[in-house]
Amino acid sequence: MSKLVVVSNRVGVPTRKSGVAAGGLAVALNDVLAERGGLWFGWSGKIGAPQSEATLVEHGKITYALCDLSNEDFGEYYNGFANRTLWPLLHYRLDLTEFARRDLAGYRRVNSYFADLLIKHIEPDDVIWIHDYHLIPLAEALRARGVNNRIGYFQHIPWPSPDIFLALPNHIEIGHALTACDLVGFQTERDAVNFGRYLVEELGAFARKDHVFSVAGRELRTGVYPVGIDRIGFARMAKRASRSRFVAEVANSLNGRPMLMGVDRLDYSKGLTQRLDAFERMLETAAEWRGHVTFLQITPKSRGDIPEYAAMQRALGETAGRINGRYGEANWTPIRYVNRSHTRLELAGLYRVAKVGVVTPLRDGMNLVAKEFVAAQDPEDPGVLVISRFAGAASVLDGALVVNPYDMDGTANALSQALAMPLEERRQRWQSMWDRLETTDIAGWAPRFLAALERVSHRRRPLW
Ligand SMILES: O=P(O)(O)OC[C@H]1O[C@H](O[C@H]2O[C@H](CO)[C@@H](O)[C@H](O)[C@H]2O)[C@H](O)[C@@H](O)[C@@H]1O
Ligand SMILES: O=c1ccn([C@@H]2O[C@H](COP(=O)(O)OP(=O)(O)O)[C@@H](O)[C@H]2O)c(=O)[nH]1
Repeated sequence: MSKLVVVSNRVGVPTRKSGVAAGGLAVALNDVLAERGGLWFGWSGKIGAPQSEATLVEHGKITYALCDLSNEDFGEYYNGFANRTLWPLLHYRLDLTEFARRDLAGYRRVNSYFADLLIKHIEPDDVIWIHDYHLIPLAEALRARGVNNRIGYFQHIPWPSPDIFLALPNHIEIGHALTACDLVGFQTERDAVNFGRYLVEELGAFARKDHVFSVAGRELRTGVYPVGIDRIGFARMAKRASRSRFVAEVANSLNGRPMLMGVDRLDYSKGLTQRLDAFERMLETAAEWRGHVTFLQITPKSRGDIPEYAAMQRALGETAGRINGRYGEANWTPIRYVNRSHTRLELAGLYRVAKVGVVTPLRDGMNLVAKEFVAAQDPEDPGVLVISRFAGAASVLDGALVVNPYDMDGTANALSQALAMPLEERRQRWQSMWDRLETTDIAGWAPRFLAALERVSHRRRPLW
């Protein structure tokens, strides 16, 4: 019988203490695989000697197949080409994009290593679903080893316009590698259109119809599959969590002040310093909120070995300190800046206590926190979501206040408007977002992608 083989760099093996690791990809894939079962292959998260066999761990219906990375691989593949070249480039940050041939070689080496280990677990009818920018060359590496299974790839982060992508010195090598897939999925129509333009303009693909291309003698399909959450499950979790001691203590500590809340990995793509600057601007211009509002920013550390991330951590700490120093009083601190991760259960309860959810990335593939915030609200007295127009989730969450995170005054005004919004308007906006969440529920995400992959005609898939 055919099985689903999911491959991603980050694998969300649940731990007893904190559940699944912070990060939307692990959260989303765990929801998918917990339901239908299958093999989940990827990095163990550990540094160790290269393995000749993946380590297998069984958990519920999922078999995790994990492998360690050597120090060199971790440096060149994960910290290097994936997170210092592709991550900033694909998030439109040419100013932060570093390119080193050595990192590219490490990136290709790890993809070949994954292919060598993975191939031992693949049977002829299996469907292979590769996730994210760490593994762009993997389908090509599998084809080179004779794998003729259906292969899909999903890009969790944005795909920029060709103008940006062309800045990558070896863009053809990377872009072309995806043509070894049968289906390439994106979070938004904009990402899919950008990739389609690249195929046609740079790889000489022929667009046979919308989202169907002939390229390198094969058929390649693209599609839009926005990642969602289990809205009913999350809403239940939030209701339950709001009765927990932890959440009650946080709520009591607010002394009746409304809470604004942000939850983001510590990443420059999340627009965190700009967000705190906008909050400061609100305190400056809407003086009635001084002393009467609390901003909780939960920001677990992420990719801490990369210099840009360490710099970001310093900058954010300084910004929070400056604002607290400027506006804080003996009995009131404007910003509570927390640098460690929380379980999704804790977050769910906190979202429900918050009056305003603040999700203002400079660029984000989707952003599951925005969706979780909406699902966690009390329908009778819901909070307001303020979202960046540059988050994929903004295209779904139509009841949010949409801001340009580069516009400090505009964002400050939106925060103030959200805090003051009358109940009836809050209910209407929330209802509309809750309804929209259904259309992208996580339960439908994988079936939609996999059904499209299934429809790829065998006749049009010549042997690689
Ligand atoms: O694995 P890390 O380096 O610790 O980073 C965590 C994950 O960050 C990114 O998540 C993205 O996927 C989310 C779900 O589709 C999406 O909502 C979000 O906008 C993306 O940024 C990254 O894409 C993952 O590969 C990482 O595991
Ligand atoms: O301390 C934390 C912070 C975040 N998350 C989860 O990590 C995911 C973050 O996904 P998102 O798409 O918002 O951003 P990413 O980190 O993937 O870029 C969400 O499900 C959060 O609930 C978590 O479990 N604990």
